[in-house]
Amino acid sequence: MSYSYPRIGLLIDGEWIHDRDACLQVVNPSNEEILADVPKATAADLQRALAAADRARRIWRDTAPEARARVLRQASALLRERMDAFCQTISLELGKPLSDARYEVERACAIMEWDAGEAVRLYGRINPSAPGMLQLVLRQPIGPVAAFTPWNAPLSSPARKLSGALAAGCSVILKAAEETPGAACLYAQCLMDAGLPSGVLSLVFGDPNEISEALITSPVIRMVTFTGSVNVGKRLTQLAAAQMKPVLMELGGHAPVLVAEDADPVQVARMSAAAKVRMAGQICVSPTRFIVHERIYDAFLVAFAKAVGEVRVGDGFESGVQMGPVANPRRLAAAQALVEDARRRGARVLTGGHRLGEKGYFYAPTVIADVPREALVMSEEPFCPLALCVSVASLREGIDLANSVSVGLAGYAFTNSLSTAEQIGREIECGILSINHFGGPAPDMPFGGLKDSGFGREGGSESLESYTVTRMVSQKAFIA
Ligand SMILES: NC(=O)C1=CN([C@@H]2O[C@H](COP(=O)(O)OP(=O)(O)OC[C@H]3O[C@@H](n4cnc5c(N)ncnc54)[C@H](O)[C@@H]3O)[C@@H](O)[C@H]2O)C=CC1
Ligand SMILES: O=Cc1ccc(S(=O)(=O)O)cc1
Repeated sequence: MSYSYPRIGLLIDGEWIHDRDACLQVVNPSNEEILADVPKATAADLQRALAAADRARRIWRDTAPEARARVLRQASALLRERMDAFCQTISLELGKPLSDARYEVERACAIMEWDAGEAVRLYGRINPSAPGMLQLVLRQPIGPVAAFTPWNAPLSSPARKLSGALAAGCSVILKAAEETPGAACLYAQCLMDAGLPSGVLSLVFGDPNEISEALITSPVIRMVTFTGSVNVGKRLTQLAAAQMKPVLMELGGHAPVLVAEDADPVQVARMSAAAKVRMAGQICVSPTRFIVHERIYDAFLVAFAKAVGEVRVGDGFESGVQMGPVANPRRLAAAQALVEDARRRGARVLTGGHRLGEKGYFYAPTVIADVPREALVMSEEPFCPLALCVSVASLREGIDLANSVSVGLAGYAFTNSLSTAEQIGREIECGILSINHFGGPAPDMPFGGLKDSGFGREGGSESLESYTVTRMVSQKAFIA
């Protein structure tokens, strides 16, 4: 069966542009077939996108919040109507199993519907004052936003950033990932079809460094939002700081999974296998360091290696496939190098540890036991299906190990003890902690990290905060 992949274009001021040199070819990671050329925005294209965002800024700011919410709800309805096209596009460009792609589309819809609700709840306040004086605190759109999204969430990450910014009343220029541009193009079209005025949204692709430099240094842009690696996040933050512009940074993680001595090792191992192979480990909240109490460590390892070894890997379009390929040859090479380094330092590879097949970027889901603290993979985000297991003699040792990395995004813990759960909740340094499950934050909960994982939150009642400024207006009833 053949699936269609959308034509990739730049959307600037309401017009799709295709006739540009290619900056990249999109490759299907399951079979290495070329799907499309990605047009490269020129410097003039970026200036047009900036001019459009500047002009549309006032139009969208002055659109009633309920009307903005209607556009987001209508776009969400269109996503559901076009579900098959989205799922096929995401599976083609990223290799995700179709069921996971469907989950991503539903998540994007839920995020937009949540933000639509938040648009009409952007409350300010009236401060108490003497008669004849009105003191208002207003929350207003910050202005045009430059948004940068990664390849591992081709739809939900653009949806996250666009719906937050648009709900708050900001115009946006989105640079989505060149590696997975199809879902972003389909999504932009849904927003246009839902009635978003021309110029409020532009979508560009090209050289990431050139685009970020041009957008962030332009006086038109008032705020920068990025999801991606810590290194790039730090570079963009420095660029924005030099222009005195605020940023929202959702960066990498290295999530610990604390398994306390009172937890059932077999049950936790089975849940861990399913969570580890989600998106082939290429997600910032992926569970990575399994820190297990020594009394149940061996039982955990046996059950974990068995469950991970049984995972069905393959093309996301095949039924029953639980894990697709990694996204590109860089991730394959990174997986191999991290496994070799851990092996050299004395770790034991219990299952996986090698590439699968020669066509497509498939890597076997891998469990590594007794990983020394100094192995590279204990501090570098693997972003591939590697699970690292370590035994600890006490909860204290486990918490200290969990907190020993420079990032703090997601964390997980399993225990039947209330006091252990309470201590972990208080002491683990991460923005997102799930106890006795592997679920992440739904749209009504704040998503974001501590330390090098960035700052700012997406979702929850915090969702529109980054995209607004707080202003005060005091107004006397008469001229004194
Ligand atoms: N937190 C997350 O969601 C993501 C984290 N990563 C982390 O980054 C590591 C390396 O990933 P790679 O794709 O090899 O490298 P990378 O860091 O070069 O690229 C990651 C993403 O950032 C974008 N990017 C790169 N330079 C940029 C710039 N100057 N301005 C704006 N966007 C820019 C790219 O287009 C790409 O989509 C991964 O191992 C993982 O640890 C990567 C993608 C997503
Ligand atoms: O990998 C990090 C990541 C992926 C997706 C999202 S969301 O869908 O925008 O919530 C956030 C972070």
